Amino acid sequence: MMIQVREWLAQILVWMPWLRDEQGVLLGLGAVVLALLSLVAALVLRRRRTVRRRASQPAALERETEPSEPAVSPEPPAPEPKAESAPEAATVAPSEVVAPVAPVEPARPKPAQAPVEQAPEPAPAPPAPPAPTVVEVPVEQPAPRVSWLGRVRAGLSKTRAGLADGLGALFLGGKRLDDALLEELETRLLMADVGLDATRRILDGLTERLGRKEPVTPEAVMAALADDMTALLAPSAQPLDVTTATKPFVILVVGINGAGKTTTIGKLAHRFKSTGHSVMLAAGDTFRAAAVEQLQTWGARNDVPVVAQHTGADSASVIYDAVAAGQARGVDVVIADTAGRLHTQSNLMQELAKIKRVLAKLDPDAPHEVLLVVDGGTGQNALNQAQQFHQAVGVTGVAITKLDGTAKGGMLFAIAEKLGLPIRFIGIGEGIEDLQPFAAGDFVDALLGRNGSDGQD
Ligand SMILES: Nc1nc2c(ncn2[C@@H]2O[C@H](COP(=O)(O)OP(=O)(O)OP(=O)(O)O)[C@@H](O)[C@H]2O)c(=O)[nH]1
Repeated sequence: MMIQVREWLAQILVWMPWLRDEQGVLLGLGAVVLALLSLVAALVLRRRRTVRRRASQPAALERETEPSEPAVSPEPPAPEPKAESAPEAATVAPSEVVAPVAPVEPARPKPAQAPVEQAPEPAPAPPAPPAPTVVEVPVEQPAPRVSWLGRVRAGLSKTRAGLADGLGALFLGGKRLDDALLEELETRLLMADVGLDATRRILDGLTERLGRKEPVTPEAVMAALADDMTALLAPSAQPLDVTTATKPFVILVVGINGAGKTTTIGKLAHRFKSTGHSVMLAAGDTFRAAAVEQLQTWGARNDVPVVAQHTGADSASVIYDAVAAGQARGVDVVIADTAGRLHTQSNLMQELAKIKRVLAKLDPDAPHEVLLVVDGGTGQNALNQAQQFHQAVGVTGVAITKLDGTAKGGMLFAIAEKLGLPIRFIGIGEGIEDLQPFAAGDFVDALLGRNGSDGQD
């Protein structure tokens, strides 16, 4: 160690030879002291300048210091709301579809509980969609009932268009029920095939109620018209009651070709089944080749048995077999189809009389209903048919079909006025549910477009 120190000193003396005498040493020390003093002075001056600058610019300094703080604390309040709303959503989502709304509001009240870990909770939002609208099935339920009335109204729209559209406007401005207005009304009623006699009855009733001297309002005219029309139809609105002491209740369905017999039977089967009755069908139209298949199709649609034989078989025999089978099985209602025929074909009308005779052997009261099906589009002709069929086989009820496709729906008034036969059903379409028990008030309201009867609910 000593040797090393000696070597360093020797080395220094080699680099600085002037240190070998006393004067040189003093000079060297003086230089070192001078250098140190200058260094100290420089530091003091620098310090003073710094202090002066700070004193003159405090605001700037503050601004300079601020930004450093946020960088340290990563602002916890921001994540808080998310952390809170997330758990809420998680509880709502499983039960309700409405989840998207819930998370937003509760975010405010409680602040600091949940830490940032909760943030990755976007997961609860997706579970909401799966449950969605399936629950809305029940909403469909009321719709058919409501739209059924709408369909009746819509079905009568063609007749209503000619009969009642714009009728109220004729009486605007306090007019009296004068000849011109009565004539206009008469024309409309006749065009709708209400028939001459029924039209007279309706107009007589109207003038009697309202008088011809006092001004009338459209509302009063429509109300009086509705009352008279309903009064004319009401006696014919007799619903078919299929309860009997001995089962089955037998319905013999008759009418001209293409009136809608087979279709009406299909709709009736549906209606009776849906009211809890057991039903059996008899394919008594053995004349038309496709008639048996057509009835079997309706039987399959309604899931009811159909008794049938080959084309050309004896109609009375088929219907007899069906009623016998119905008795054996305790069926509630047997509905028998028959071939279409014109009321002028007396031999075919005799066939219907034979069917009645044969059935009486099984049940003296059978058939319990001879239901005449008439095509509403045939207007006043339907009246002739009804009269002829009634004379030949004793019709006990009428079903009027295809009212949806005609402007001659007024023929019901003629049938009611002339025959006084019960009108059991009206058909307003080809669908299985497009058959409605006849109700006088509803029918008239639908015809006149009253009580919202404009085809829309
Ligand atoms: N638009 C409409 N069509 C109907 C209605 N009822 C029946 N029809 C149609 O009228 C046509 C004839 O109906 P069918 O039931 O075959 O008549 P049918 O009296 O049995 O005929 P035949 O066996 O030939 O005597 C078919 O196209 C039915 O879909 C109804 O209320 N409205």
